Amino acid sequence: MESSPSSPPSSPEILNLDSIRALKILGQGATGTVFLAHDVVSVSSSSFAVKLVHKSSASSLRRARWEIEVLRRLSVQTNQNPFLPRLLASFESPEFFVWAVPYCSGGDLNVLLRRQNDGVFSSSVIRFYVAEIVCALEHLHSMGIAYRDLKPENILIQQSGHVTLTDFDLSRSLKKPTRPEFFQPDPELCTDPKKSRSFSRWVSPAASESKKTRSARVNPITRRKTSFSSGERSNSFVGTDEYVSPEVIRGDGHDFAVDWWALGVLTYEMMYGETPFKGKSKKETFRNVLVKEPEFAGKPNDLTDLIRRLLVKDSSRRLGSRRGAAEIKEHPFFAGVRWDLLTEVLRPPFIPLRDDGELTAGGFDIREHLEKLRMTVSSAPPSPFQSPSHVCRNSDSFIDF
Ligand SMILES: Nc1ncnc2c1ncn2[C@@H]1O[C@H](COP(=O)(O)OP(=O)(O)OP(=O)(O)O)[C@@H](O)[C@H]1O
Repeated sequence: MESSPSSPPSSPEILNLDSIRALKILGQGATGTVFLAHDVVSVSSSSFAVKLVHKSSASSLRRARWEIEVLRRLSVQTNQNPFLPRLLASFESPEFFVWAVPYCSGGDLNVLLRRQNDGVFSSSVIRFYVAEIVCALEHLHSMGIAYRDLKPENILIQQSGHVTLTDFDLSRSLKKPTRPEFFQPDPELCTDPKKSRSFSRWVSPAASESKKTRSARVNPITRRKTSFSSGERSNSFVGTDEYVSPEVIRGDGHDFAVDWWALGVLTYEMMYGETPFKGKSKKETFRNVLVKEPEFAGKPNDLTDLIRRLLVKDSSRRLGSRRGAAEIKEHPFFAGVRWDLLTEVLRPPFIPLRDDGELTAGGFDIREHLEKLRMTVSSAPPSPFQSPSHVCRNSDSFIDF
């Protein structure tokens, strides 16, 4: 079930827990546990990843439902993308959401980065990964979804060496960009002075008004704020401290440009091995995000220029804020990249050595694991989030998340 551009499309099925055995735990996030699993009935099937989320709180219920919904949309044959996962199957019990996605045997980009000698990637490796991530974000944005949790831990490496974004529970549906300037060439990257002059006409003052989001490096946090009138900007506060954008911290609303900010932080981290605004405390990190300019060691070059343009604090002036991914693709750092042939032409810099997906012997019963979890939860003191009425209220407001 390895995700690859050539994988045959399949519509999501009901996950049959009776025929599944979990081989190991792949990861544990704030809301769920991810297992490597295989189907013991289907001899032809290889391994896949199964995510299990307990419906212990209204927020985990809402987020799991939304993640499954995003995966479902990404599974529609005409909507599949080589750098985004698809839903293989799902199952819902009164206590759990369980769903299966293709297994990525190469681990995540954070682990890969830390494994490098200097903890950094070369420019060509950065170009490879950033190009694929830009395509994934472009696809999500074209579906009207802001990802809002870009960080190395959420970028998985497929067996083929290509990337897959994971973890969509903090993503949000926003209105698709409709501003005319989204379809114009970027005058700042253009040498024609006439075109550069005409640029000022396209920047609407309204575009500089922001609203907001955030997260913690390992445990993303969400804080729902007051309502927002249109889907074009979101007021929720989600993300990861070091990756959170200034407009999210300010709480004055955010749009798709939060993902381009996070791309700037990610690219910086791949280049220098650390994020640009990290402080000794959350408060200091946020202050740095708001006021500090990123520091670039060494001579300026196309890569530092790309990062600098992505890390513009005013979201309306940030690269990608006017014409989306097209602006980023046109940057000189990507000169010569064949965007339409990424999976065919560019050779991945790292190919996972061994495909754990081939290991299909043994394993443990996922139902037994669920039962153990259920017992643990039911023996725990009652949670204030577990009342049915609370769950109901929050599911009603799910669309507003
Ligand atoms: N398809 C997959 N293939 C391999 N490993 C995976 C896959 N999906 C998730 N993982 C592993 O499980 C970890 C947790 O997954 P995920 O981020 O989806 O869970 P989460 O509970 O939503 O996490 P978070 O706290 O970041 O929201 C990932 O960091 C990764 O290591």
